[in-house]
Amino acid sequence: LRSDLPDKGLTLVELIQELHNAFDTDVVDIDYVQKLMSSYRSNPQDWKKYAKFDRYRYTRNLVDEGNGRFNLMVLCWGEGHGSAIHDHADAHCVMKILQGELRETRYAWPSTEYTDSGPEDQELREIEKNTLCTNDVCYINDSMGLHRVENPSTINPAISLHLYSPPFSTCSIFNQKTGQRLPCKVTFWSKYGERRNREIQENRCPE
Ligand SMILES: O=C(O)CCSS
Ligand SMILES: [Fe+2]
Repeated sequence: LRSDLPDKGLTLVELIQELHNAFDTDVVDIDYVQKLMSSYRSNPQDWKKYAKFDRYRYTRNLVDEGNGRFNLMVLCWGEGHGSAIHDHADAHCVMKILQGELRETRYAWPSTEYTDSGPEDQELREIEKNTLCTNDVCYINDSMGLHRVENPSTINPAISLHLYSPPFSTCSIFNQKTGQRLPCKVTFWSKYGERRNREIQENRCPE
């Protein structure tokens, strides 16, 4: 970390500024980005304006577009909400828990590429399960495998901060039983803390 960072820790606004600085180079040091995300201590005063929940599925709320170099977003997971098994579209993914806990299950890529189910179906192999607690940071990219992220709690919501670089609007989701891969357009429930009516009809990915 830069030696002159305030030792009282960063606010979210300061974290975003430091992330912009870290990405203002030809090649990003993703280890340093993870250190920055770890150095931020979650403070609801910083992010509550982005924390919008949907009753039926987790929401993606854009915080910053990182000069086109990264997307930073707050994800809000109601009780029992979870993502599909997905890849990260050849991007870096750094995820930090802001509130509650999330469970991450990592899978190996299907050994063969199927886009439609058929006799070659093959169940995805689970690699590991991780429980992430408030302020924990985890990193994944496609070379490490696929994962599903879910809020295991039946009584507590969970909130996480995600950085993707490069930004992407489509990733792949996978059927756990068959290994079948489908494209999935990812959308935002809100942007910069605002939600406009036209976005309410936004189409969603299949679970
Ligand atoms: O961006 C998404 O919707 C997947 C959250 S787990 S990295
Ligand atoms: Fe992910």
